[in-house]
Amino acid sequence: MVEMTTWAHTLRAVELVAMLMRHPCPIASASPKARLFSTRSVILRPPPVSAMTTMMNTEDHHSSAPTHLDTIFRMKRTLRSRVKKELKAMDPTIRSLEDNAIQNIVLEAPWFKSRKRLCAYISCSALREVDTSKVLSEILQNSAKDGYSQMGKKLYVPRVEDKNCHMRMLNISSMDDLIANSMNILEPAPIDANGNEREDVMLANEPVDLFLLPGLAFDKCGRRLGRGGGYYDTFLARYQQLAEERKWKQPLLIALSYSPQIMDEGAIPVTPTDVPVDALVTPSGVLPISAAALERCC
Ligand SMILES: Nc1nc2c(c(=O)[nH]1)N(C=O)[C@@H](CNc1ccc(C(=O)N[C@@H](CCC(=O)O)C(=O)O)cc1)CN2
Ligand SMILES: Nc1ncnc2c1ncn2[C@@H]1O[C@H](COP(=O)(O)OP(=O)(O)OP(=O)(O)O)[C@@H](O)[C@H]1O
Repeated sequence: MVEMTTWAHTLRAVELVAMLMRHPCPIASASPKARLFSTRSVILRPPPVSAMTTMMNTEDHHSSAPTHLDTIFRMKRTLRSRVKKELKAMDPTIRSLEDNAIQNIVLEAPWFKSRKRLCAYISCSALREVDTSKVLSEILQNSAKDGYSQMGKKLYVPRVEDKNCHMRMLNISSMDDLIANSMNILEPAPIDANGNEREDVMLANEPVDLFLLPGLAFDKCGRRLGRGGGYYDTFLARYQQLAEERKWKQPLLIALSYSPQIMDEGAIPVTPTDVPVDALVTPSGVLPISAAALERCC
């Protein structure tokens, strides 16, 4: 209800949404450095979530924001079903070639080899996600081989806690640590085999350097379309805030994408809470997008 928010919030959010609608990809024609700047400044400074929620539900006739947001969510749903159909129709041989190409690119990349603390998703083939099994086993071998987790890599993977966009990233040391959840995605139990609480990345004393992200579609200016749960956007916003508070370097956000998932610049509709990615790994190579990626991925 509109009384619950202030006009300042409402106006700021309306302006943001209107700007996003007027300039579907504000960073499309800018230089790479300017691109990051505009992506971050437009997308990463959302109005308070309470204001956004209020706007989405409001019946206020003076504000056109709900219509805009509804339009964006409808556009997202349409794009999700289109991409899901394309992924289902993908030739399994090509998919498998792309899985290998993408994972080999990751495994050979200096930005992957040098990273010690990573968050990655456990791919689900039924959801037609880019396979991460080779990358994960490399990370886990690397951490086990050294005997000391401080010297090898450390891996955190998602665990959905509730349907309210709440996901944690918990440390695992073996694929045996995983069990299928109600969505049939493998995830860690909160307690390990020795009865100890798994380390939650939000409570760890050291920063994560790299996130390998899933998604349904990505565009060439770093916009990411997820499955609509808001889990990753919520988690990434919280993690970026934590990194800022602790004066840690922000982690690189890298999404893995099959060819049909790559869209032209500006093709993905976004709301102010969508967190852009720094780079894409595609079957034909890495596409660095942000200034951080251009610095660290090339
Ligand atoms: N491998 C993997 N793990 C992940 C995610 C992910 O996208 N991939 N998540 C990222 O958030 C979280 C789980 N969120 C999920 C959200 C939706 C669906 C899902 O199956 N969606 C169906 C549609 C369901 C519906 O519309 O009712 C689908 O996409 O077909 C799965 C996981 C955490 N773990
Ligand atoms: N930082 C956030 N805080 C609170 N709610 C959020 C945040 N980010 C996204 N949401 C909410 O989550 C819901 C789904 O958002 P959206 O459609 O952008 O998800 P998605 O990007 O497809 O999913 P995901 O982030 O899990 O990959 C929306 O209602 C959105 O407002």
